[in-house]
Amino acid sequence: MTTVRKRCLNLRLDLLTATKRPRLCPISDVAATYSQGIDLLSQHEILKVLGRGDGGTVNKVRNKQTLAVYALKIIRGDIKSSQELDILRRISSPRIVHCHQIFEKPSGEAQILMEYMDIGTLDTYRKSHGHLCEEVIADISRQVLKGLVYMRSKNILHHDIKPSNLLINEKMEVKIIADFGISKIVGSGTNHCNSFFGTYASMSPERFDTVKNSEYDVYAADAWSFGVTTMEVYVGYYPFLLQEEKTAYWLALMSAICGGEPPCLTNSSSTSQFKDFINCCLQKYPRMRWTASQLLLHPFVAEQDSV
Ligand SMILES: Nc1ncnc2c1ncn2[C@@H]1O[C@H](COP(=O)(O)OP(=O)(O)OP(=O)(O)O)[C@@H](O)[C@H]1O
Repeated sequence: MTTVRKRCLNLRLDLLTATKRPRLCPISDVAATYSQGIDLLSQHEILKVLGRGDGGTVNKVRNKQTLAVYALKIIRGDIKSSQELDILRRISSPRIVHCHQIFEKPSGEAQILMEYMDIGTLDTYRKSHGHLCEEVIADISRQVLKGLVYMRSKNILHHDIKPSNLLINEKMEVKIIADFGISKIVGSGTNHCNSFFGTYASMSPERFDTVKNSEYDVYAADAWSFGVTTMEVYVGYYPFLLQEEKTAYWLALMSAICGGEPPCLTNSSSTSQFKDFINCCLQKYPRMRWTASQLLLHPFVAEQDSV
C-alpha cells in the first residue's frame, strides 16, 4: 500500500434523497433580478465554455447590445436548482460572485447571469503561479473570510469551500463562487451538518459524524474547509496524507480527516503567525475552531487590515 497525497475532487456522496431539505427562511432582500420572460441565452453570444459542474454549464458570454461580458450558468432543472436560486436571491456582497439576473424556463432550466471573473479559480491561479507567498495568502484569506461572515449574516452555509470554488478577477479580488446547489439556508428544525453534499476532501470531521454533529455550530464546517483550502493553496497539495485504498477511497479519506491529527505547517520558512492561523482553522473539535469573524481578527490577517 503506497502513501500518496491525492486531491479528491468532485466526489459526492449520493445521499440526496436521504436528506431532508431545510426549511427556507423568509427572503429579506433581493440581490438578483428576475428576467421578465426574456431568455438570457438569446440576448447573449456564447464566447466559450468556462466549465461544467454537476448542476450545469458555465459559459463566457457577451451581451449582443451592450457588448458587456458575463458568465452565464445554465442549470438543468433538478432538486438542487430551486434552492440555489433562493440563495442567489438573498445575496449581494463584493465578496461573493455577483448574480445580475435569473431566468427560469417552465421546463425547469434556469439561467443565471453572473459577473465574469477573468482570472479564473484559485485552483488554476495557484497552479499557474506556483508557490504563493504568505502576504498573498493573507490577502486572499481576508477576502474569503469576509465572504463567509457575510454569508453567516444571511444564515447561509456554503458547505463546499475549496480552491475551485473561489474565483479571482484581474483586480485580484477573490470571491466565493455561487455554487449554492450545495449550500444550505439555515432554518429551524433541520440538522444541517447531516448533509453529505459537497466535496469529501473539504468536509470537516463533524460532518462525517451523523450522531454528534447537531450539537455544533453548523458554520464551523465552512471555517474548516477554508483552513484546508488555505493550507492547500500554500503548500501546493491537498494536506491530508491518505492511505490509498482501491476499494474504499472515501473511507480512507474519512479516517484521515476524522481519525488523525489535523494537518499543520511544520516548515521553518512559515511564520509563527501563519502556523497559528492554520491551527485556529483546523481545530478538529468545532467548538475549539475559530469562527470566520474571529479569524478576521487573527494577527495573520488583521495586521494588514488595520485601517
Ligand atoms: N462567474 C464566473 N466567472 C468565470 N468563471 C466561472 C464563473 N462561474 C463559474 N466559472 C467557471 O466555471 C466552472 C464551473 O462552475 P460551476 O459552478 O458550474 O461548477 P463547479 O463548482 O466547478 O462544479 P459543481 O457545480 O459540480 O460543484 C468553474 O470551475 C469556473 O472555472
